[in-house]
Amino acid sequence: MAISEAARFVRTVLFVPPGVNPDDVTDDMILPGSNIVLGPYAGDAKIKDVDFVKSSNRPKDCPKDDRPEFAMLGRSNVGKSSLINFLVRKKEVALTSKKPGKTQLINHFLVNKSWYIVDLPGYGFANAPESARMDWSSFTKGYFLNRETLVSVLLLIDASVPPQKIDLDCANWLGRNNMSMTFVFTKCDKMKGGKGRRPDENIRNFLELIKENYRQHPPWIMTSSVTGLGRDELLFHMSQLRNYWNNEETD
Ligand SMILES: Nc1nc2c(ncn2[C@@H]2O[C@H](COP(=O)(O)OP(=O)(O)OP(=O)(O)O)[C@@H](O)[C@H]2O)c(=O)[nH]1
Ligand SMILES: [Mg+2]
Repeated sequence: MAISEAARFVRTVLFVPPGVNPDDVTDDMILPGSNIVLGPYAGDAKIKDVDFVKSSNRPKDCPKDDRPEFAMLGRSNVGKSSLINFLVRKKEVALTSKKPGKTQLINHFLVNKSWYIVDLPGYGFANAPESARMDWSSFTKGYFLNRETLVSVLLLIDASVPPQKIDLDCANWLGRNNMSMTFVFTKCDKMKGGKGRRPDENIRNFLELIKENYRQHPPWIMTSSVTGLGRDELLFHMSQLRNYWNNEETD
């Protein structure tokens, strides 16, 4: 039987989470501003409290317990630290700056005493101070490849600029290493960036460029830490990945 246009759309464009049969997906299950289908594992998405735990300068110094975690990865200045503050609704939980290279260590934040958000140093910013142009390859890659409690990497992509080679390289590296990842497009409020295109066009172009490397599109979502766009949706998405992960761990 020929696969219908709609079924092909569900299978190739949407992110269908564990617990959902692609044939059962309906429009109202798709989170706005994303390709993410909400499934039965979603829940407990509210953030009640957040505590800074520690900064580590080597992957092996990171907290050693079995709590699931999400890592924020992306170019310097893409808005990783801002996204953390936006998710937890506190201004200065993670320190942000107009100058790239602000975050230089692996910072663990404990949410609701049960899971971690991890702020990482940014990669590839030519104008960063010398000290910030660290060797991403050994430092951050070591963390990714050895962190068993990592549920998903949130790869942040600045939607106010056209696709950048370094982000595509990073997405492909994560893909090749079978890392679970979510593309989080940031700065979607910058509708009229001086140079270039609008966020939705930049996002479409980015997704088109990575498409051939994935059989199923990784989940992606639009956010703005200025307007609050995508906050609840991203938290729901993280909850379904986390709850599924917890479930697998205890089986
Ligand atoms: N317009 C707009 N600006 C943003 C948004 N998110 C972050 N910014 C700004 O971008 C700059 C960098 O933000 P950070 O959160 O410090 O970026 P980072 O990725 O943590 O940077 P490093 O720690 O240097 O790797 C700051 O000036 C933020 O105010 C957004 O959604 N919209
Ligand atoms: Mg930062």
